[in-house]
Amino acid sequence: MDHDFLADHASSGEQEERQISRLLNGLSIMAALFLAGIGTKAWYADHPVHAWVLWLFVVPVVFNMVWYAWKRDRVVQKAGLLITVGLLFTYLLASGGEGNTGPLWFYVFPPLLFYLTSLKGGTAILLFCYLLAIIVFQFPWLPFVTAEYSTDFKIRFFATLTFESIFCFVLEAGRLRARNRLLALAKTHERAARTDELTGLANRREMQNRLDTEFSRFKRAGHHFSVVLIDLDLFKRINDDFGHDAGDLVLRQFADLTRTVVRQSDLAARWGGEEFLLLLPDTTLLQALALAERLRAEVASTAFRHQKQKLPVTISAGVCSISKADSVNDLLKQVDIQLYNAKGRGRNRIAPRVRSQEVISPSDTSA
Ligand SMILES: Nc1nc2c(ncn2[C@@H]2O[C@H](COP(=O)(O)OP(=O)(O)OP(=O)(O)O)[C@@H](O)[C@H]2O)c(=O)[nH]1
Repeated sequence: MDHDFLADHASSGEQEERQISRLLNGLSIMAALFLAGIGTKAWYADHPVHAWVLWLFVVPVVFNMVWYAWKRDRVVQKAGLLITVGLLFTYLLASGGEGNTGPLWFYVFPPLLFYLTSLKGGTAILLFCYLLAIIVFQFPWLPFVTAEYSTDFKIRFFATLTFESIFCFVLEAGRLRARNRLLALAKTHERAARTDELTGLANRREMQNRLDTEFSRFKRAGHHFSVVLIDLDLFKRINDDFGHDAGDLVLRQFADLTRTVVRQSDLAARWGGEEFLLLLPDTTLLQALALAERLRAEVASTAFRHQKQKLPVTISAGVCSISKADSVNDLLKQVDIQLYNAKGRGRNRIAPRVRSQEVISPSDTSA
């Protein structure tokens, strides 16, 4: 069951990653157009160096998009865009862009960073950017630093950027918290929808799904499977004589015992009130009969107790292999007939009857 949840979880994570990639592609196209446009404007404003630098930045942006379209590597796509944008913003900060408006582009960075990386990673990269900004502001004589900013501008730049960064951090942390809570809630609901509340085994719906899946596998690839339908004998008497709580306790204890007998790949479900169904993939009729017999013997020799009173618990079971049926419905009908036979023969037994596993007729053993 958890495997299915993990698969769903993985697929929703995959969906989110695909969405991020689409967003990055959109942003890359916008960035390339902006760079080309603003570069052209700078060219006509007689800032040829600035224009050429902006046009040059179009190259890594487009290259990153083409690389992603070819390789589909999302990590490289994210890293490529972040590095390009980081370098571009550092250049804009150092050169001042047009009319010293370059640092304004820095405000794009915090939301993008937190969205594309983790909270920790985003904070680390942001701190590094702060360091770069401080270096550019404090050491205007460094090579490539051509812009000079007033002290008022620097103070306001850092103050507003810090506010923005904190808001982005808090919003992203809230988004992640809500997302994780939603996933946990989905997990709980999913489990509840597939599980029997009293015993913790799979419920009828889950079993029906698995039966259909196994039947398709059988039709497609010839993988045989068997089922065991189990009924607790004279269960009404336990309820009547010892109370409903005692009955519930027996159902739970029987479920626990079943879990110890079946394999990981098998599925045990509560089929109805005091009826249980086992689905045994890749199991012949003979093997299924052996398992049912082992479970019957285990139940018969286990002391079921309620408030120190010993409860008389035995089971009857019918067994059937898919090789004897045309459909899931037919299989369920046949296994029900076998259970009826086991009951009819005096309970605390398995049907079809076998004297010993070796003596099963050839038709019975062909799974
Ligand atoms: N305690 C408890 N009892 C349940 C639950 N679900 C079904 N039952 C009881 O299971 C009993 C089933 O009784 P019957 O169908 O007459 O069968 P039986 O007494 O087991 O007799 P045989 O099947 O012929 O051996 C009923 O008394 C139901 O009330 C449950 O969740 N808890």
